[in-house]
Amino acid sequence: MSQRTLQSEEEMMDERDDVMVEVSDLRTYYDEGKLFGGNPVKAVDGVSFEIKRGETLGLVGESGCGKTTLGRTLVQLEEATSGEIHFDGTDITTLSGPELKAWRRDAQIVFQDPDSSLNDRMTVGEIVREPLDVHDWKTPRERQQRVRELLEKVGLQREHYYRYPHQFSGGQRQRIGVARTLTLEPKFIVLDEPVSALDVSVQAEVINLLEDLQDEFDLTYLFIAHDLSVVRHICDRVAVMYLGNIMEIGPTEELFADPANPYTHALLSAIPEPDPTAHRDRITLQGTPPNPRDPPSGCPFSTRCPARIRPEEYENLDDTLWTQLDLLREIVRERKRAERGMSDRLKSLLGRESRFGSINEIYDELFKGLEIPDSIQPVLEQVADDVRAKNEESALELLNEEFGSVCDTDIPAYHPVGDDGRVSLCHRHEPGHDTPRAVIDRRHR
Ligand SMILES: Nc1ncnc2c1ncn2[C@@H]1O[C@H](COP(=O)(O)OP(=O)(O)OP(=O)(O)O)[C@@H](O)[C@H]1O
Repeated sequence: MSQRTLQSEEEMMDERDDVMVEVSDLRTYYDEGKLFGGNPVKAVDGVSFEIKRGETLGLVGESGCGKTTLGRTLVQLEEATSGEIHFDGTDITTLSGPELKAWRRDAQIVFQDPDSSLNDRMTVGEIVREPLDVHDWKTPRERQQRVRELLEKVGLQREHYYRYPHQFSGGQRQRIGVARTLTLEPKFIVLDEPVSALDVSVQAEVINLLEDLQDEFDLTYLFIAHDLSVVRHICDRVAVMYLGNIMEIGPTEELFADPANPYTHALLSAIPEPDPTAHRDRITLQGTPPNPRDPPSGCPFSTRCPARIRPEEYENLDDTLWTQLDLLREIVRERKRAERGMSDRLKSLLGRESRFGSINEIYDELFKGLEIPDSIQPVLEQVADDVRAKNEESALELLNEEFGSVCDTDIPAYHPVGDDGRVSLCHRHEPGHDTPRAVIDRRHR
C-alpha cells in the first residue's frame, strides 16, 4: 500500500472520529391518524446528516416542518419510526431499559419556553438537582454542591437554590433550564428555540452563555431556531428543513452567502436586507406547505417551488400566468384532499371557503386580465368541467400531465454544491438544467 493511500486512510479515520452524531434515513411519524383510518403525520421523513464533535449545527425552516420532532427524536423523547441514530458508533434507537437510561446522561434538551418547562412548585435547587437524583449521583451533599456550582456557572447565585422559578425573569429562568441540562455533564444538547421566548435585550446574554458553556464543557449543539440572524451568528453549519426533509445542509457562511436550494433562497429572502441598495427581492411563496400526512410524491418543495422545472413547451410562458396555473393545481389538490377528509362545515369554519368556491369564481380570481394562450384554454375548460363534476382527481391528473415535470413525480437526489461538503436536494442540480439561482434571478428579479 502506498504512503499516500495510508495517509488518506488515516485522514479518513480522523474525520470519522470527528463525527459525534450520525443520522441515517431517519423517519418519525405520528401515528394517531391511523385511529381514523388516515395516514400518519410524516413529521420527519427520511433525513440523513452528521454532527461533528464540538460543533453547532443549526436547524431552520418554517413552523411545522419537523424541527422539534427531529430534535426530540435525537434525544429519544420521540421514538423513531425507522432509520438509525448513531452516537459515537452506538445506534441509540435500539437502546432500552438501563442502557437507554445510562445514555440519556449524554444527551439533553433545552426547551423554548422556560415558563412551561420549569415546575413552579419546586425550588430552583430541586429542579436543577432532579436529574442527579434520578441517576442516584453521588451523595445528597455532593449533589447540592454541584447544583450550587452550576447556578454560578450559568450566571445565577448559589443563594438562588431555595428560590422558586416565578421569582426570576424569563432570561434567568432559561438559565435555570440550562443549568438543569448540564447537571449530568452531557456531551450533546438540543437547543429548541432557546431564546425565542425571551426579550430581545436578554437574548444575546443567553446566546453568549451558551457559547461560553460550549467552550468550557466541549459541548456539541443542535440549535433549532426561527431567527436566521441568530443562526448565522452562532452556528458552524446549518440544515434547512422543509416538510420533514433536509433541503440543504452545509457551512453557515457559504449557505447564507450563496444559497443553492430554491427553498433556502426563499427562506433567506425573507430576512430584511441590511444594505438598502443591495438588490434582492423577496420571494413570495405561493400557497401553504402541503399536509405532512399527504406530502407530494416528487420533490417535497415542488408544490411551491419558485424554480420548479417546467415542461419544455412552457419554458417561456409568462411568469404570472405560470404562477397562477401552479396555484390552480394547488387549489385542486387541496380540494381533492379535503373531499376525502373534511366536512363542508369544517371547511367553512376554517375560513377556507375561497378554495371551495365555484370554479368560475376561482378562475376569475386567478386568471382575470391575463392572456391565456390557445394551447392552454382547452386544458382549463376540461379542468373546470371535472371540478364541477366533483372529479378533482381527474382534474389534477390532467393538470399534472400538462404542467407537471420531474419535480412533481420523482424524489430528487442530494447533490454536492460547492466544495465545502454542502449538499442540496433539487433536480435542478442535475446536468442539463439551469441552476436554481439562474432561474430565480430570471423569474423573480
Ligand atoms: N405529538 C404530535 N402528534 C401529532 N402530530 C404532531 C405532534 N407533534 C408535532 N406534530 C406535527 O408534526 C409536524 C412537525 O411538527 P414540529 O413541531 O416538529 O415542527 P416544527 O418545525 O418544530 O414547528 P415549530 O417551529 O412551530 O415548533 C407538524 O405537522 C405538527 O403538527
